[in-house]
Amino acid sequence: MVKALEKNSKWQGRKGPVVLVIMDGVGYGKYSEGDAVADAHMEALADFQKNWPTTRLKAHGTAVGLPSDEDMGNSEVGHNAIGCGRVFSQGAKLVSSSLETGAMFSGDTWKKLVGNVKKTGGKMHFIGLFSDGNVHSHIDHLKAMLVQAKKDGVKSARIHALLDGRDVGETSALDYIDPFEAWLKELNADGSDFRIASGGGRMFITMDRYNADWSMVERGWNVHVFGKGRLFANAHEAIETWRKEIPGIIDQDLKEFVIAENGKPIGTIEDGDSVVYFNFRGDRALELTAAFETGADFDKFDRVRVPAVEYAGMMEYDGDLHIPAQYLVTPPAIDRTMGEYLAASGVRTLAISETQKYGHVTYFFNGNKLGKFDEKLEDYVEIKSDVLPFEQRPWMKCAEITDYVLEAIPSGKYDYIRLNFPNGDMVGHTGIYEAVLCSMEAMDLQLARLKKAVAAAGGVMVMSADHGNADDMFEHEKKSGAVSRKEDGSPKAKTSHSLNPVPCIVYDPAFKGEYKKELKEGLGISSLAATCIELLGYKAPEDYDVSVLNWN
Ligand SMILES: O=C(O)[C@H](O)COP(=O)(O)O
Ligand SMILES: [Mn+2]
Ligand SMILES: [Mn+2]
Repeated sequence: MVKALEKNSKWQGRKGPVVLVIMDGVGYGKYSEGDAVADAHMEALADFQKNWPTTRLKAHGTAVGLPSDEDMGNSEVGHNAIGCGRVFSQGAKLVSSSLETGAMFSGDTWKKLVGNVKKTGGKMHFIGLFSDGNVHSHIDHLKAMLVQAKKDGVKSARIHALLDGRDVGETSALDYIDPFEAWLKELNADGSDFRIASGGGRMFITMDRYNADWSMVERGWNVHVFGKGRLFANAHEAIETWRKEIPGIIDQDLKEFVIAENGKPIGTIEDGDSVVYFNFRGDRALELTAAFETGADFDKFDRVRVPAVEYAGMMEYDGDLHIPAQYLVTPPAIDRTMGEYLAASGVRTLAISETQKYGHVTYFFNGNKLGKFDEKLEDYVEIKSDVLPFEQRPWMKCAEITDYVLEAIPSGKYDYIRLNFPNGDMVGHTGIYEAVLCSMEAMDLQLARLKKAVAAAGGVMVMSADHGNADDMFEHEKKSGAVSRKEDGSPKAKTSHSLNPVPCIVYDPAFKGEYKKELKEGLGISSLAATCIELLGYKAPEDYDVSVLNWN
């Protein structure tokens, strides 16, 4: 347990609460075309930026603990950095180095998984996101594990490939599948039997999060475990067939496929098999993990039969509840988060978002810890998300989130409120430009509503983001920077996050010159923790990254 924060003797904070608004996926675009943040009519945001202290914060690459500055930011590393005020080496980096040093393979878990199938004669299964997005997984990690499994004497392995199109190009699945099949062929040249067995789009099967739609996990369970789904000879054929039958479908939504020979699925999961979920990020891995690990009291769907397998995750997805029971790489030891300090200091907190981002402002924000630090001081509120394609409801629940906060601000119940508006990110991932514009404008209306309430209560509002997305909605040619176009001349949509910096605006209507109007430049989003702590009238822990405020 951390100690209470030291009070700032010179400044006790404002009368009203500090409200931290995380505009998920809202950055400063680099290109004039495809920047839906700039293109949307956002009067409130523009007004804040014009009239209140504003700076840009880094939200990608090494600034958030990713291996390189080629890595786009994401919600996990972004909210971790905002919530813990420092930068930790993140999953992507830790897994890669564990593979480079060989630490993963000398660990007990790997040995147990391999030893199990060698003893039973069963298969080793690898389920996970099949791309090099480096947000939830990396295909190179999978390949390294397959090479090692073969070296260690595993005869038969099955890959269950969740097609991406969300962290990578929206129709790039074959760019991963085809070379991988060729690579597998070589790996199998001397008689081993490693094959893709099943899969489907990541937003159709398996990778649900935050209990938003368990039917996705049920579909994935049936496909991976029982081989129940449409049968194909290989993954390439499956992808091409679905694309032909459902014109315009993008990879994340592709339907399921089961690879079969003589009408029989080649990779069902049976007693005595070993299973690795090779995603290192937890939010979308927790539900399938629960399906494998929970006993008879599992009530999310009828599992029909639970195979007795050795199951491991790439990482420990929840360090407090120890989920999964076995894992291959130890996650970053994120400690002394802002939430823990604030609870120790008696700060009354509200954290709120809708389902799709609820875990972001709680679990990710608290360093991948489920649950609260202090039941009495903290309220966590989830507004239920719609279960439908977000381009159909691009406003999402930003108004409902705001409604709740508008009651919370004047209630006097909270010193600190953090909220996440998912619009820029969740609608950004659809790749549908008109919908993203609408999502941004809907969010802007809410910023205006919050502004009034914060001013009336004498509070402060800090607006920022965890990474970009809506600011970069078209693919661009690497060299020329020109918009990439489809055959019909229309822009190629970009569904993934951007590498762009994000805004940081301090709206402080009771400002009397206590700090300079010019905020610090060149910082990362990890500086938001110290910023909020200082605005609450405390001194930030010494090793936290500095706040954006230049105190007088
Ligand atoms: O899981 C997702 O939806 C994407 O891979 C990343 O988006 P997020 O990091 O914003 O959640
Ligand atoms: Mn995000
Ligand atoms: Mn996202």
